[in-house]
Amino acid sequence: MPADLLTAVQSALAGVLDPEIRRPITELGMVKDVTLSEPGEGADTSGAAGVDAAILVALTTAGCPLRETITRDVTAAVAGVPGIAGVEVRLTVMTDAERQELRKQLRGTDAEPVIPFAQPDSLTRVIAVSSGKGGVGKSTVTANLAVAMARRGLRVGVLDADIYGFSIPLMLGVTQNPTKVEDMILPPVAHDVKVISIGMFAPPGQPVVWRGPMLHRALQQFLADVFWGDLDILLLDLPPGTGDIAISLAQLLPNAEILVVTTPQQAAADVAARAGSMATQTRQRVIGVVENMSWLTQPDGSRLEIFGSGGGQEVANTLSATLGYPVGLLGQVPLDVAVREGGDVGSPRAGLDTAASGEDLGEGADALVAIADQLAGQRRGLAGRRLGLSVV
Ligand SMILES: Nc1ncnc2c1ncn2[C@@H]1O[C@H](COP(=O)(O)OP(=O)(O)OP(=O)(O)O)[C@@H](O)[C@H]1O
Repeated sequence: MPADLLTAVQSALAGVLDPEIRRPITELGMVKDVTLSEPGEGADTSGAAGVDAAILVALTTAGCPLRETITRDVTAAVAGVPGIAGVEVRLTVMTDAERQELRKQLRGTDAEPVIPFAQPDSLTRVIAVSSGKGGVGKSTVTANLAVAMARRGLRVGVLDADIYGFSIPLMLGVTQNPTKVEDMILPPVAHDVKVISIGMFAPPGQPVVWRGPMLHRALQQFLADVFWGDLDILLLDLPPGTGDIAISLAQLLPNAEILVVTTPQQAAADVAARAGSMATQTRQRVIGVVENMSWLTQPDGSRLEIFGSGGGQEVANTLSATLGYPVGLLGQVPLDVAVREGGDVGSPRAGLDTAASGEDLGEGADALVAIADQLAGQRRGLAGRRLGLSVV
């Protein structure tokens, strides 16, 4: 068997990424065996002239939800190698020792997991999306910002910590549960965004009735035990208000920045400003305000301000005065049926490939993409970060 054909097959396999870990399956020790057989020697699955390849792949767990994706990707990669006629992929499962080795490789250490984003040298920007009250579109904003940033090429993760309404998996179209490798949780990926939700760990159809310490522990686990890999941005969808999760977050990630979502309505603006001003106590930085549901454009082009007007600017002004630094209104997102539909079908509108679909984003998603662009272009705040200064 020509050695260069084997090399070509191996380098094709090196181009296949594990869908969850996002690293080549060859690096992760998942390719257990590659056998090439002369035509007529092995099972010729194609009938074409050439060599057949049999690949043995070890999955991280027996119930790996992505076995079909891996099989398809391996088959496609190897079938593309010139000289290969048929591809057979066989699956096995990693041994305990192999899984431990993988965990060690990914964590880089045997030590107890720490929160990577809380380390002084972390390059990940953590943005917690907060609102005063429910239903103002906080999850919609989070999901759309995440996919818009991922489309810009950023490595993005979303942690859905909204215990009262964990809607992020639905909005991002995540149906599978996370895979576990030892005590490490591999987040599902959708629209190039890594997603973990408290809802993935709650009994189906039932509310999460955890108290403060349990919530704190859950948040800590999601931050430390989930293999997020290298992220540019981690977005957190917080429950509305100023509850236990917001306090835990401040303790676990003092360097997280806060993005406040409100509607234009006076009552919503008041509570949103209260939620944002909690940052004075937690010493986190508020990076801006998003006003959602600002208006509905009528068929004649006029704007119907269903929820009133001015709330977003008012929250920005109040927070600037309370916190003592400028907090800007980053954008106003109108009501838009396409935004609601995108969330309902698990495809946030801001992630739409307009070139491929030939459609416009629409004014709601346009506004969300513009906000994502601003955030992605912002320099990270220094609140809660150690500065490399020393007294001389
Ligand atoms: N700009 C918008 N245009 C149209 N529909 C929107 C818009 N923003 C949000 N919605 C819709 O409003 C509803 C509430 O939004 P969402 O679930 O994002 O709110 P939330 O603040 O996260 O609520 P909760 O805190 O209760 O989870 C959803 O059905 C969503 O699709």
